Amino acid sequence: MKRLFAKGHRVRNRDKLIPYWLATIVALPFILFIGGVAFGLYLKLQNQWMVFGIVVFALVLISALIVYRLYLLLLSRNKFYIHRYREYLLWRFLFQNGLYFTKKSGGNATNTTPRIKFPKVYLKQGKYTLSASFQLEGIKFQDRFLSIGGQLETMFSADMMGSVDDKAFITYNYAIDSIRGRISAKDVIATISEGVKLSEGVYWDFVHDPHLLIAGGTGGGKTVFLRSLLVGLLRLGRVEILDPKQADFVPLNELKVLKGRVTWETEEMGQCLIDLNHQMNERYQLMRKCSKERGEKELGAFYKYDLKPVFIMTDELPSFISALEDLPQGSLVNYMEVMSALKQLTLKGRQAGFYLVIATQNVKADDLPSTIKDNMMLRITLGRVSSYTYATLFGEENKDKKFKYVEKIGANRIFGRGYYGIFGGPAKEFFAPLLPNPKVFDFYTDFESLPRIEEEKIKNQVEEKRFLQAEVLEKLNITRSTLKKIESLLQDNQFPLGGNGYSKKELDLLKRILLEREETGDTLRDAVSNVISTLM
Ligand SMILES: Nc1ncnc2c1ncn2[C@@H]1O[C@H](COP(=O)(O)OP(=O)(O)OP(=O)(O)O)[C@@H](O)[C@H]1O
Repeated sequence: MKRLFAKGHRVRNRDKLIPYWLATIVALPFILFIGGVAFGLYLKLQNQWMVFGIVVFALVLISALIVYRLYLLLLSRNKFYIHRYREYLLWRFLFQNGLYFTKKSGGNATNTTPRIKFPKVYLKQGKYTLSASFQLEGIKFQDRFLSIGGQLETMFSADMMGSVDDKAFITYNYAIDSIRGRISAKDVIATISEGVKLSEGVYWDFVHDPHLLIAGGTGGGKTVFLRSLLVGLLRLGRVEILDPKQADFVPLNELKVLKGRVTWETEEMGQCLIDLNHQMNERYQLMRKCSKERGEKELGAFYKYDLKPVFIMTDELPSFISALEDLPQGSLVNYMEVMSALKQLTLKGRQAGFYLVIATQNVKADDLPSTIKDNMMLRITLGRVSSYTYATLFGEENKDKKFKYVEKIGANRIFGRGYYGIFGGPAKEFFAPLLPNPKVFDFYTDFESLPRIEEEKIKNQVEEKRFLQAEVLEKLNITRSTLKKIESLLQDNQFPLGGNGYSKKELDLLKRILLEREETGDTLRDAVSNVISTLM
């Protein structure tokens, strides 16, 4: 039985009657009521036709108004009515576009009206999805059916998710009623296995689709969305926030869970990215070491090693990048090294569990380097954005899609509406988690109670690389006897080197001593004591 209806409702010519019988269902109780009242009045008001007529007319008028309002309400709210009305829409679409066959009625010579017969077209409707299947098999409408998907998308106000061509039929799949799947910001949860829940059935599966790019016009709801993400992210991993606007996120630095993890000065933000890149590389070292110890061939992802994900959230990234370009010479960080760290995090972050969440206003041509843009797998727009932004975020795949800005639904202003799509996939309508009533929930209070997720102490766990003596001699371009002399001078100054090779720190110390000697022209002994004195 299930197989029989696998494709859903078949469109037939009798579907033209759907609006009539839907309206009749609504009107029926009123018709019966008016009939009953009229009959009662008729018995009571014998021969007073005038009064009888006025009362019945008034009743009919009021009932008609109620029926009409009720009918519209059911069409927008009731599942049965909505589904049947869509079936009618599909019938009307096929009919008005001449996508049907006509057959002469046989027998009666006086009846010349041709009979209408529709090709095999089916409509299947689920809670959040809808699919329409069209017969191909060489029928005369085949070519039109192969390109009908976009028109149906507009007709159903749905988002096309793709089509399946199984030779006999082409089936277009759509996402519908995304607003019904909207969740409250307080219900945003994040897990490694599913990702961050953004709406019913919509997840940011960061392990498989790393990095999130959000674009939104002013007042589009970016800040509210970023804070909603924090509800889930702060419970799952470590979050670092860069706030170049120095506005919405700065106060969060006071919270235990984010203390020292919110930066807003350009140099600090740059240093934060450089440090994070460093931490990511250290994490890779740790993972490699553990994997080797376990005798595994595949490195696998961070969660195999009980490591927590790290989310790097940046509001208004382009404004941070342009501030970096303007940094004066001699600043703590420079543009090149910060951008290189950012690119590394984007390219290598997935496996180590470092994920970027980048928010920006409209995307402009040279706003974001393409290495970064092309590796942000989930893209979301919120509110009103330019057509260039849609094209950049959702690409060729969605070039025929009619993106629209919706300001109101009914009488209600809509906030946080936009589109989401995995890079290279179809874009779908999206409703960001709804801001809860501040009397019931506020972000700051929620975050206040959260425990802090500490950085793993990688430094102690990873075996530090040690350089062999030959490597040191080559790197510093000195003789063995000079090296021995420096070592013994260091020993005299209570600064013995570790033995068993040389650490990176020790190598740097040796470099500084040689540099000091070169710059001051002092003896090696003086150079050693000068450098040591700066370390005390
Ligand atoms: N998801 C939402 N649910 C309910 N209201 C929202 C939502 N998103 C935004 N709003 C409303 O819209 C207002 C503006 O949102 P928000 O501050 O997030 O915009 P924005 O994109 O960050 O703007 P800007 O770029 O100018 O800072 C909020 O104060 C809130 O009233």
